[in-house]
Amino acid sequence: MSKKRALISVSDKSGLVDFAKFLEANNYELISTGGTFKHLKDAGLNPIQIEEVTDFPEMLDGRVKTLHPKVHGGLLAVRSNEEHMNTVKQHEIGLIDMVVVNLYPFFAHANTDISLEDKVEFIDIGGPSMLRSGAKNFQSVAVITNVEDYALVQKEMEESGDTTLETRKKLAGKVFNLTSAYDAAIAQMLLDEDYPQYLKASYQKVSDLRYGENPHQTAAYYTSTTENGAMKDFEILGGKELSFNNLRDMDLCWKVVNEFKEQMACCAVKHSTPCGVAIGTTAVGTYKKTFECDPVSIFGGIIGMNFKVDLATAEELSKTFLEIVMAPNFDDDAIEFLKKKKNLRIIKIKNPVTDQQTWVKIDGGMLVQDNDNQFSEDIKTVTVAQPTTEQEKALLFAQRVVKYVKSNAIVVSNGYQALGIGGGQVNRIWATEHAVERAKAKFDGDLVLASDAFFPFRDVVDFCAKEGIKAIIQPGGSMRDEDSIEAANEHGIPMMFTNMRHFLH
Ligand SMILES: NC(=O)c1ncn([C@@H]2O[C@H](COP(=O)(O)O)[C@@H](O)[C@H]2O)c1NC=O
Repeated sequence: MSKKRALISVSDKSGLVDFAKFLEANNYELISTGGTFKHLKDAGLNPIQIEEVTDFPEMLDGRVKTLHPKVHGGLLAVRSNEEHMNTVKQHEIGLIDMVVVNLYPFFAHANTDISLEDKVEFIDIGGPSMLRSGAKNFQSVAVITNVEDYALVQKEMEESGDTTLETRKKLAGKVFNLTSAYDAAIAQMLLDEDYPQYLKASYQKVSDLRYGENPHQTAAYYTSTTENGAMKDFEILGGKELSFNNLRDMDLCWKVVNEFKEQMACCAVKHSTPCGVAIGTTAVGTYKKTFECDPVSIFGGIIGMNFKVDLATAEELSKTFLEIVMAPNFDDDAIEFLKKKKNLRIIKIKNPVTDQQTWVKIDGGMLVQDNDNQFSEDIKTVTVAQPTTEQEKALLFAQRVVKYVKSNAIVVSNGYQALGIGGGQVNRIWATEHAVERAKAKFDGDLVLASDAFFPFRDVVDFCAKEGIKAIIQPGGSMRDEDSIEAANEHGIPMMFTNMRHFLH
């Protein structure tokens, strides 16, 4: 029986020797490139060098090793096509039945500090070319690009003597799945366009999730192959696995505290909505202020902090049932204490970066936009009454918080503590009523109010006056701005305009 041929050229050499031994024992001749050849030879195998096949040396610092008709002809020739078979015979091209290739580790180097020149050297050309040639010809060629698939192929060959067409097709699909992500990552590096002709999407699966938003929905978690980000690079210090909803809530929670980079900030999230936000001067004090906003809703929620969690804060956190506590750091005794709560996920954020874009999947399409990572620098008082310095600080805090509440969104605060958060309402007055009612239920001092978008009518201002709200901030821009300003002047309430809307849908 004439031997089959497998071309092996891998960067990640783990698990290879056993698989290569299996192939050799099963009537395969192994062809391999420089480093792979040496690796196999050292392990006692008998590969032949690629040069023997191409009759050309590996050249140009390894840029050209396998890019040769003797390789690609052997991979691409259609076995059932007489003309193809005559052609390969005429040119003394031997058929290749299997390709085992994994690529130069471009993903791992794309977002490092090395020079562009060095990154370019991690772009694999010969590997993807062989993979694509073999994959196109999956009718006859098996293409293995993932170390984890060695076992699958071996098992199938043991059971039925060869790989099945179905498996070869699946493996070919995996090739194009990989090369498209690989190329997208390269495009990310080279093409400095925010909205290029094709989306530069390169994401790798981290894990399947138990389910999606609901138990009847399937789900998986992917992270960028190249970019860093808070929701990619975190460490689970304790607790059970994360769910789809957990990850989404964590993302929002981290974005909120990251809004206040210069201060100690804490945020409580429930169902993708903040239900408490505060900035403060001590860890435990900041958490307590956050908790006070809504001690009911935070039950089973998430707490995120942009500061180190100490034991006193951990003790306070443990007084309520939480799903997740996340922070950039924890004191050792705080971790030990929190770990006593078996199911509590303790998340250490390692990379506080947030993305530059938001992608929203719609049926048959994707909407891509710049993140709402700005804050107005054009804020002015539009009423006769001027806010006090303290009121102005409170208004700006509330305005930063309201960015993260679903529209229509209203945040009522007392200084640097949100006390009433009204969001996700289909009109502004309901959001206002809700936020004011929540805040007044627990606090009878001076309150200020922020809105994510303009007031279409004067009703919000009139309501604020009735409820004793002391100052208002909103973007302005309504056709009826004058009505709201007139109302604020009538009631003597200072009102500021930011000229920047913060819808969040
Ligand atoms: N230039 C080529 O013709 C070429 N052929 C295979 N490679 C890659 O070289 C690597 C293996 O190299 P080595 O066997 O020398 O360790 C693999 O990741 C493979 O994808 C190539 N390298 C880059 O393009």
